[in-house]
Amino acid sequence: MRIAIFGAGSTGCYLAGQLCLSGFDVSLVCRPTIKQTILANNGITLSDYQGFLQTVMPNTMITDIEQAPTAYDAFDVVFVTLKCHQVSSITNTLIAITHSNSSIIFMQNGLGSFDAVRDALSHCRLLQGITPFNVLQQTDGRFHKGTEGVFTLQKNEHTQMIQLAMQSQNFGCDLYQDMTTVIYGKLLLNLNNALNAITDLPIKQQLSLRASRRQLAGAMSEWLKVCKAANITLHQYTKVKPQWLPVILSMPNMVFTLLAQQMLDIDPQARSSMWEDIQAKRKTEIEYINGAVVRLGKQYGVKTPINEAIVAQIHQLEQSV
Ligand SMILES: NC(=O)C1=CN([C@@H]2O[C@H](COP(=O)(O)OP(=O)(O)OC[C@H]3O[C@@H](n4cnc5c(N)ncnc54)[C@H](OP(=O)(O)O)[C@@H]3O)[C@@H](O)[C@H]2O)C=CC1
Ligand SMILES: CC(C)(CO)C(=O)C(=O)O
Repeated sequence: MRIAIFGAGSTGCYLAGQLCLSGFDVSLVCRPTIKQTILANNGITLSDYQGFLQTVMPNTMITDIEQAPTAYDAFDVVFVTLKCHQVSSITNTLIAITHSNSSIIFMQNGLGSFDAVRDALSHCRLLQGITPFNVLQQTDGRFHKGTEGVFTLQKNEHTQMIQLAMQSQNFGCDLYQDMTTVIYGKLLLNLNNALNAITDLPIKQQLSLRASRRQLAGAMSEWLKVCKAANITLHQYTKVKPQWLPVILSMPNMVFTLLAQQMLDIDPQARSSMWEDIQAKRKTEIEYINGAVVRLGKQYGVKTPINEAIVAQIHQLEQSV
């Protein structure tokens, strides 16, 4: 099974590392800077908050696929690990590098990027996936997993093979037939991405501030109301049910700290991917995350003033940095 990781950055390199260590033939489609970093460090180094540390070299690193996509043999599985707003620009290349039995697996947070390309790619099998944990790219070619969780993929024959191989290396991999609850449930957690970028603090430190937690609780309550109106159940990622998160986040610091320790294991350095985007002066995914809450709120008649304000604040930050 030939696998490509299209847009290998933070999550893509982490996924590539786990797939290589699980015995797959993996090609990275990446920027020249990522290729140079990996070569200079003799491979992709994976590390995590529990002390895992391993280095592996991918089979191939491709930096020119969009210039001559047909020069490459078709891939059986392509994981797309680009940011949401980058996905639609690669549809023609995806058609050129896949066959009718290929699976293309879209790993984006938020809502909207998959819907934008699904009709154009009906020649093969389209799946969705989620990275439930945080990955930060370090300067030494290391990709650090800062929170708990395992790659979560839509189920078909390809992902079943991937799950078996990943489990044999103790990486874990969850499969679901229907990804709606998984993706909508992840969006609830991603409502913190923007607030984390705004406060400019590690997630753990940010969540120790009650004012920031209250904002997050407000943003989450709006999404929970929208999902209730849309009749969508949310996947549970933490030890408590999604409906309880705003209540727990609103509690005084001492109570919250006690509960949080039992809810989610998190590295003191972990930051959101939107914080990384703002720091790197890149466009953010705000329109696909808090912006999606606002859009669906309008559709279902639910007011979303807190998410609207967060969207505006991030757009301001995007312009000012
Ligand atoms: N980082 C994290 O911790 C998590 C991220 N996610 C989600 O996963 C998705 C991917 O995020 P993340 O891994 O952080 O993204 P990154 O920006 O780290 O990775 C994407 C990479 O693809 C490159 N790229 C863009 N366009 C092309 C192209 N046409 N050809 C080749 N390479 C290209 C980007 O380069 P350039 O920078 O030049 O654009 C970048 O290096 C997002 O939806 C994100 O929200 C989910 C959970 C955790
Ligand atoms: C894992 C999590 C929620 C961490 O912030 C994330 O998805 C991101 O950073 O994009």
